[in-house]
Amino acid sequence: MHSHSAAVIGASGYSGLELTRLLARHPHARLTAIYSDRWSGERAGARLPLPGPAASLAYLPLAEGEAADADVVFLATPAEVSADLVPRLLARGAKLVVDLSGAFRLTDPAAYPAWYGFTHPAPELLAEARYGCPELGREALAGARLVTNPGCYATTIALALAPLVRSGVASPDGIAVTGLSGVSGAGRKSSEDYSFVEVSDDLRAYRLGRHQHVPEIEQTVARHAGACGPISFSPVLVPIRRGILATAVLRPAPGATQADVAAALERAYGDEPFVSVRAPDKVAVKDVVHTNRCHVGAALDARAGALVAVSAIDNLVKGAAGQAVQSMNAALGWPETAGLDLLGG
Ligand SMILES: NC(=O)C1=CN([C@@H]2O[C@H](COP(=O)(O)OP(=O)(O)OC[C@H]3O[C@@H](n4cnc5c(N)ncnc54)[C@H](OP(=O)(O)O)[C@@H]3O)[C@@H](O)[C@H]2O)C=CC1
Ligand SMILES: CC(=O)N[C@@H](CCC(=O)OP(=O)(O)O)C(=O)O
Repeated sequence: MHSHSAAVIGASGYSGLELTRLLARHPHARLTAIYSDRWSGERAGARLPLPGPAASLAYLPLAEGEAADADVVFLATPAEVSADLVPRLLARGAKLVVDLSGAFRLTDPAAYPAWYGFTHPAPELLAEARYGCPELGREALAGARLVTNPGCYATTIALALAPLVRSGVASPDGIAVTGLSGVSGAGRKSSEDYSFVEVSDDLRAYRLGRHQHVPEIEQTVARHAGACGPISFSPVLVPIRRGILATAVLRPAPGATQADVAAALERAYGDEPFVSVRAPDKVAVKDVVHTNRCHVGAALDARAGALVAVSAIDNLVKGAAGQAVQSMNAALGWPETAGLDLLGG
């Protein structure tokens, strides 16, 4: 297993910081370049506690070379920026590009104006991009040149829904989901709406029915389970720093039992290093935060004729940087846990 050089673009963002932390300690990847305009010239060690060689790396302005000579390039940048950079990095011969934004997640280019607000500049790459959720399709990742890392809500929700629909214990139609997210999910936004005074001691729903992860969740569940009807999704901002907890309400199949539900989840995740099945009232953000883990559980509510699934992740680890490293490992043939097993959980 020889070592590959790795670069992070968008290294000053919340996901970029997590990537820097993880790659600096990765056993097979060597972090060789970190890009940030706002921290240009500063040493990484002055921002983060890092081991020797990574601590002395200086942040580079994005204009300087765009990580052209790194084997693996991670993009933790806004979607429009990634959509523009990815084709250039691939054309320059990067061995693997892992994009953490939504720029390459949807296979249909026509969906971009409606859900992301821009016309896709590289629609030909959407078919090539491999969706980086190993638990829902690691085969597709081996040898990938472009990995599109899933959204944080999409990871949390698709990991709960996919095995329940695929096994037939729940219908692919009539699914409704509420997702509660910590504020780091919004990135380093300077907008007043995310200031301490605005978010603390408050709970608020946003982008009801028009969140950009809706088509991604539908596409992922349909790809894995064979079908998925329109999902109603209600995101809610909660005043914690990191973590997502989602509750999904599904229609159970006639005659489905709690044992069938438990068996569907166990079959899907019994051998997974990062996904664990729990009783739904034992799924909690505090057990997954700062880890690459997802905890998932589901219970039949026979009185209401509903199947309720609960799942939780850390939005910056399994929802972003950790999953990106896991997918790099899968793409390059390294053990999926490499560089992630130092995290607790
Ligand atoms: N936060 C989360 O929980 C998750 C985020 N994502 C996605 O990952 C990507 C990074 O997210 P996050 O870490 O939250 O982002 P942040 O807002 O915290 O940081 C954005 C980063 O992108 C860089 N950047 C480069 N070009 C631009 C530009 N034109 N405008 C703004 N920033 C630019 C910034 O660097 P600098 O200004 O220093 O050059 C900064 O490092 C996004 O696409 C996001 O949607 C995905 C899953 C979860
Ligand atoms: C709390 C909060 O604002 N969360 C973000 C999380 C999604 C995200 O990071 O967006 P991408 O699809 O670009 O990855 C949001 O709802 O947009």
